[in-house]
Amino acid sequence: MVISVSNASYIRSGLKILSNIHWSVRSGEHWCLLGLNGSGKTTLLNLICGYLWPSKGTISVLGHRYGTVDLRELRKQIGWVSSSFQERIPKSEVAEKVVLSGKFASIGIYEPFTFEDMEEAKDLMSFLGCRHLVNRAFQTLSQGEKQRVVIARALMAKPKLLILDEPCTGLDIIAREQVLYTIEQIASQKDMPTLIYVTHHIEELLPCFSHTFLLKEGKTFLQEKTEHVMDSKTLSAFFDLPIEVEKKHHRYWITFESKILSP
Ligand SMILES: Nc1ncnc2c1ncn2[C@@H]1O[C@H](COP(=O)(O)OP(=O)(O)OP(=O)(O)O)[C@@H](O)[C@H]1O
Repeated sequence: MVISVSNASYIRSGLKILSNIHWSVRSGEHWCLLGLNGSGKTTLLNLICGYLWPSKGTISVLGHRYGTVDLRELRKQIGWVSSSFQERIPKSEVAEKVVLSGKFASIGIYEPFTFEDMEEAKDLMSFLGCRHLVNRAFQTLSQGEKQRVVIARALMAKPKLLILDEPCTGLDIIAREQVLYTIEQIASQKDMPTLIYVTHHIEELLPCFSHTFLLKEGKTFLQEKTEHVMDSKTLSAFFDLPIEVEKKHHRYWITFESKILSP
């Protein structure tokens, strides 16, 4: 079992941010975690990575139950790609070093590295379509280029679980499709990590996401195989909107009348 969340709740300031969450992610599955703003996605990820402790319930990741394991060691096997991480990368750090630093789970490189490590970083950059950026200062890259570099960085650590936290935020449609293509490529390779992809956007659900977790107001709305989640009735109930879902080019697209949302 990659993730096992059992009856987990998280309460702060008297507010139940997560309520009685059960979630099992098995090896070979890739999940999309979908929820509106404030539904509790980040809180759940923080519980899974051991940065927050549940008020109730238990969490096991990669077969280790939290409370009985050295979290710093376990976290080396979990990659978490998020926009807040990007902001911590020093302005002048070149892209290749950003990727290489993933091996040491550090920001900057303070340990000796080998020629093979550098070759591995470059190979990962080729795989993610960003090899041409090796010598560019990270802060001069476009948002789409940055995303591909930080995903390469996460893979450098050879994680068993990779969390992609809204990786397409702020990307134009072309950059978004390039990042999504990259993610589909990762999922199709052998020996790649289990993916948890977090988003607000249905159209980002790639064919590789075998399962979808709909989180609504801190509660499980539905956890199912993606093909069983993506229908008009289910998503209309989830978003509280009359939504139509259409499958095109192996992806799901939603439409609704915008006047329904007029204030
Ligand atoms: N420490 C805290 N104290 C009080 N409320 C909190 C705390 N942490 C989170 N919340 C609240 O819990 C709810 C869920 O927050 P969370 O950031 O997990 O949602 P999210 O689904 O990740 O949202 P978004 O998509 O906007 O990033 C929000 O209403 C937030 O204000």
